[in-house]
Parts: sequence; C-alpha cells; structure tokens
Amino acid sequence: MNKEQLFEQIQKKKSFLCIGLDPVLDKLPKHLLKYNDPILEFNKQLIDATHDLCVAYKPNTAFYESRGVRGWQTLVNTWKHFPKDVFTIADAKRGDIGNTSAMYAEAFFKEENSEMSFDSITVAPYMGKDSVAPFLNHPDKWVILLALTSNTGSQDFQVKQSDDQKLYEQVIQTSQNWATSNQMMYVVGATKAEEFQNIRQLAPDHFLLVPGVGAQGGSLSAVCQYGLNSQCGLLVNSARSIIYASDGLDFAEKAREEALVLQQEMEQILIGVNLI
Ligand SMILES: O=C(O)c1cc(=O)[nH]c(=O)n1[C@@H]1O[C@H](COP(=O)(O)O)[C@@H](O)[C@H]1O
Repeated sequence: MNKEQLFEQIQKKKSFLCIGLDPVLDKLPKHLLKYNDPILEFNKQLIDATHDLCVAYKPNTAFYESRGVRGWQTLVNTWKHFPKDVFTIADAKRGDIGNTSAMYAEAFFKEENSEMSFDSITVAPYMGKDSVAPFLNHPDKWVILLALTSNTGSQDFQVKQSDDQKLYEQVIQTSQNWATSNQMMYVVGATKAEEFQNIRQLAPDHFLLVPGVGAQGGSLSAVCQYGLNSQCGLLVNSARSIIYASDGLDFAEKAREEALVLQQEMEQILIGVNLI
C-alpha cells in the first residue's frame, strides 16, 4: 500500500488507528483454548470485529516467535486473514549487516519464500545505512525506523546530544538521505508528546507510527496537537487496551467498543483539521 492509498483509507474509515496484535496464550479467553490454534482464532475474531475501524494491524513478532514453529505458523495464518484494505506492519525491529538484513527483508516481504508479505517492517537504525538499505530494495514496501521510542530507556541513548543534536534527531535527519516519505516512516512514542513539534519540523511529510496510547498512558489528543500533517501523517497504535478489553465470550465485541472509542475521537480530530 502506498502513501496515497494509506491516506485514502484514513479518509474512508475516518480513522488512523493501528491495532497491535500482541497475543499471550495465558491472557486469552478460556473458551478459545478448545481450538487447534487458539491465538489464531483470537486474532481472526479480533480482525473480523475491528477492521472497519482501523487502517493498520501491527503484530509484534516476539509474541509469535516466542512460541517457536507453532507461533510462526500463527503469524503466517494471521497475515493471510488480513483484509486487503489494511496496512500491515511486521513489528520485528530488525537490522543487521547488509546480507543479513536482505534475508530479514525476504522473510517479511517475499511471499514466495515465507508465505507472508507485510507492507512494512520496523527497523532499528543503530547499524546505519547499509543495514537499512536491503529493506528499501523492495520498492513497494516500507521501513519504519525507530526514532524516539515510548519506553523509559529511550533516555539512555536517543536523547543524548552530539554535534548539537540529539541522537534521535540525527536518525531522522540522516535517514532522509536514504529514502523519501513514500517509503520511510518513523516510530515516535505517544509518551513523548512534547517532542512532536520538533519532530514535525525535522520530518514534515513522513508518517509517524505512534505506539503507547492505552496501556502505556500516552494521550491521543496530545500527539495530534503537533503530529498531524496534510495527509494525516499518523498511525496511532494500541494493543493491550483493545485486545484484552474482555477475557470472556464477548472479547471481540469489547475490543470493538474500545477501538470505536479511539476511532470516534480520531474522526473528530480529522474533522477539526479539515482532513475529512
Ligand atoms: O515499534 C513499536 O511498535 C514500539 C515502539 C515503541 O517505542 N514502543 C512500543 O510500545 N512499541 C510496540 O508497540 C506495542 C505497544 O503495545 P501496548 O502498550 O500494549 O499498546 C508493542 O508491540 C511494543 O513493542
């Protein structure tokens, strides 16, 4: 999905919600345990109940890889269940020397090899240009580069100054020589709302993937105050607050209710800035 198509979906669904699919077996509704693959059933019912309210899904691969071969198969089958009109994010946080990154890119982008072809992957920028380039060699796919993350450890390196700039600012500026806003997005945590004005000056046209609304306490309205651009420019992710809204028979219905609250808030915000 390209940038124009993503913006069209945002306008059509009046939403820039991304739902994180980070399932843990112990937290699943008990009635799903009778299924051959309870996590797949959980994901499928969540997707069926919410896909008209969100524009993206982001499975974090750790929640699948932790279950070995079974988990990987669940990820493949979850990918197969995504409707065609959603933007898909493999939250894998990869990045390595070039020939290794090329293999990671094949794993998540090349359906002939891996039975999955996500629209995008999260990538760590620490190893630099040649570690990111192999993902960008897939011209219709996106790199979502970690810039300023939502966790407390973001203070350890990302905000440290060198050459009069914070490290995350250098990541955003330098990486704009590697790809345009048609192929690159940045991760900025919702818990860092005070930095959005600065980030929008550095990257006015890029989409930002913003996790941290919900369980991590980030505020949607604070993110939107400076984060929006002329094509919306935001994908706001929430996982636990939606997918674990209930652990009963009604889990999908309750997840929909949580997603609806965010979608309705997003609709009002989009109306307020004349984007719909
Ligand atoms: O890249 C990410 O998605 C990510 C970056 C970041 O800075 N903070 C962050 O929480 N995430 C991911 O976003 C999701 C947040 O989930 P919830 O806190 O349950 O909404 C998890 O999959 C995290 O791994």
